[in-house]
Amino acid sequence: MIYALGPQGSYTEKAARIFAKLISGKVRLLPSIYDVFEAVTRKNLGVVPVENSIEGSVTLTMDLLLEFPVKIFGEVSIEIRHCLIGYNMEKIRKVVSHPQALAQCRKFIRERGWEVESVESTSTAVQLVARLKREDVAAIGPKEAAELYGVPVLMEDIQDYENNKTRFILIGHQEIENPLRCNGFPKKSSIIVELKENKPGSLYRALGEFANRGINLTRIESRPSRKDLGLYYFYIDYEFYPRDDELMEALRKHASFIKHLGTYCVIEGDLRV
Ligand SMILES: O=C(O)C(=O)C[C@]1(C(=O)O)C=C[C@@H](O)C=C1
Repeated sequence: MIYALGPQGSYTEKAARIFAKLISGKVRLLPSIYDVFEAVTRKNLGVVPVENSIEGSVTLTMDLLLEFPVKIFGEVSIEIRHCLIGYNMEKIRKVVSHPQALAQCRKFIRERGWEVESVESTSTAVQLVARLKREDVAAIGPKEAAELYGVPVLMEDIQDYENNKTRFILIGHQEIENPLRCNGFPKKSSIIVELKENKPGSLYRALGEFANRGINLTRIESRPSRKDLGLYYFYIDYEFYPRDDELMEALRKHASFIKHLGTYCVIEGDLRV
């Protein structure tokens, strides 16, 4: 079973259906990213958003990747085209959506002086607007959700930048085998590192291990360690390197903690399902 952030009509559902097609799996939708991680610890698969091209990291996903015993099994990116979904353009006073979606339309909302309210997903927002049936409350979300819940689309493509994409990952319990075959798709790896020392050049020297081997980093992010201000976990994604064990051995000289999240394929191409 593949659990994903729902309810029906979410962008995450679209991503989950791409993975489901590749591994002949069934999709079940849950109300929050947290619920998906919990379902994955019961030896299931899950699909969650991880990064957006406008707004950056989905921080809850980043933090739960550290906390839960999970691995990344695959990745897919989807074009995000937000719609304004509601009943009356002139009467709107408040918009509801997932915080990532609200942030991706920040300028659009600000120019109109609307209030914002966060909910667990874009499709939850559309469901809420359908239930409330109030002219002063609209949702930001996918067209599919508007059609599904029978709420009119008032405007399309309202994101602040035209090119809006979100990366989603297929995750699984650490103890299960990755069901996804790469079949020519490019591969990459993800790790979380905590440095041994907080000294000039500590991060530089750790990153030197990648540079010396000619490994291309595709992303580096930091998240607070929650031990003290100024202490971080570094999340590093890099293109496939065949001698990964040797690389980890070298990194251990610089790191007090390393969590290897997996080597997995990046699904590309025609993403329609
Ligand atoms: O899947 C959804 O519909 C969500 O609400 C989540 C989410 C996200 O967290 O990034 C997914 C894609 C968009 O970037 C906006 C929101």
